[in-house]
Amino acid sequence: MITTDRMAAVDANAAALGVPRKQLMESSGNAVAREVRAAADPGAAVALVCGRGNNGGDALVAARFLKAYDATVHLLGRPETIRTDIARENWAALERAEIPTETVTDSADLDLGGTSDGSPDVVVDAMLGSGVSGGLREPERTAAEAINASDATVVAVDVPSGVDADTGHPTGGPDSVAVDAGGDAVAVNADRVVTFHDEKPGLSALDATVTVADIGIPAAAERYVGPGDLLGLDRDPDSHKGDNGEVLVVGGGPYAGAPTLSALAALRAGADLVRVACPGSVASEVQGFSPNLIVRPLPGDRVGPSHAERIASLAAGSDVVVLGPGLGDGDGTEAFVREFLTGYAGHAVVDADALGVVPEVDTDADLICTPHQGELVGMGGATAADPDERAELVREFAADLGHALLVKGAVDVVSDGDDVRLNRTGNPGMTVGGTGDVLAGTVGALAAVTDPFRAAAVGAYAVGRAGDAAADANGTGLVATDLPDRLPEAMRNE
Ligand SMILES: NC(=O)C1=CN([C@@H]2O[C@H](COP(=O)(O)OP(=O)(O)OC[C@H]3O[C@@H](n4cnc5c(N)ncnc54)[C@H](O)[C@@H]3O)[C@@H](O)[C@H]2O)[C@@H](O)CC1
Ligand SMILES: [K+]
Repeated sequence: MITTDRMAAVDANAAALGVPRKQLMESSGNAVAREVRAAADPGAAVALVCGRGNNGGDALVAARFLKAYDATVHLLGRPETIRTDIARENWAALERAEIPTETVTDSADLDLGGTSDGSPDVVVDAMLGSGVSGGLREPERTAAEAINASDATVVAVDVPSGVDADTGHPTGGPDSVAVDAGGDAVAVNADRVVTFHDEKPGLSALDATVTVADIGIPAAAERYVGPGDLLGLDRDPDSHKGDNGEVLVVGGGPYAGAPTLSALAALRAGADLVRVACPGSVASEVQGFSPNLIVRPLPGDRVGPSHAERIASLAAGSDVVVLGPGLGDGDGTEAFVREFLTGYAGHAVVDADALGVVPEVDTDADLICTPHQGELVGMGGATAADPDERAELVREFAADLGHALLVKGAVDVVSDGDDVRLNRTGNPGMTVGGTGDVLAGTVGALAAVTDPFRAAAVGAYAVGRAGDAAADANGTGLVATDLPDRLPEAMRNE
């Protein structure tokens, strides 16, 4: 089962793996033709009704695979307005190949052709797929009514046009129906749906036969975090200060650099405001690193249980707490972490010396734990040499803990106890001190704007990518301070 957003991510990841969308479209078109063959014998009249996006493009490809049929392509709109290069290229290929095409500029004129009673044997609905937004507009709306009125077997490409693949309901929902002077929501009523790569949540509710076609998307496009996973994290242009994340880093004492690295990474990963709660003994040192940081000094030279209340009140004003960088393993550290987490019900990234408390603490918080393999074992988890086996062990341990895990390694493993994703960006130069602090801060910033699993997966990917850029510049001489400034580039979805 795959949602529309996840499908877009996987599709972009496939392209990054060297399987571009045009290649996938060739497979999709082939699968559509196979579905037509299953629905009607050679010689049957087939009307392919195509929109101007890639859903239409799939049917433009299918037309080349239907030589044994009396097939006609109906393009809804002028060819110059086809919206994607790959669909346009497939349209041009049809024209040059002299495959019958018709352009329909007024859908009231749409003539599906076919037998004497006015219906073809098969209509392929390739008007709109996963790119639909809102209720059907013209010319697709009238065309959908014409398709529904015909006696033909209707084969929908990917999803019936006007149906939301995630819910099975008409797109746009009640609001779009209300603003639409035409009245009730319109969607194509399909007999068969040929959908791509995986089942879609909304299709099982339809009264249609659903076929899932393998279009050659590699399993790695789902398994490994890729540039597609960055899609949809863009900032709302109307957002205000604080809307894009307020992060509280709690750490420092024996160290001043670690909380600073986390905080700077959180800022570069997109957080609006980052506060650092650290012992007064290191507060001015932390502040001295950057005027972008808001430092909240705590009395003394170590964070301890006496600070739990103050930190809880700072945490209440933040979206995410990053707990652990540079806290050290002094006597009071564990007691503080235990006390804080017991009373906390928000989101937190837990790293370094704070990790040991997680398995035994009773908390309502949603945690993302970022251990390396040694720390994972220290927490009671297990590891293995075989990556698949390791992934399964991490998933099971995350399920036991009830928290998300990001287990660092040459290949990082991320799980929320349900899904598992692997990350293979990064390089051996990143074993240098401080990169884990950068990762914790990055994940913290992301956890303010997306779910814990995705925050961990994207954070691992982005920090690894920043590390790869730093290694290009500095080789194995890279240092952790090379990473934060490279995060914005690493988080571009290309
Ligand atoms: N992995 C993938 O994502 C793949 C996708 N493919 C096909 O590509 C499709 C998605 O293509 P696109 O993203 O180009 O999107 P669509 O072809 O679904 O829609 C494209 C355009 O329709 C217009 N539109 C949106 N809502 C509308 C409405 N309510 N009324 C009228 N017009 C509307 C918009 O201008 C939009 O750009 C999939 O459904 C599938 O058929 C396949 O070719 C191969 C792989
Ligand atoms: K469709």
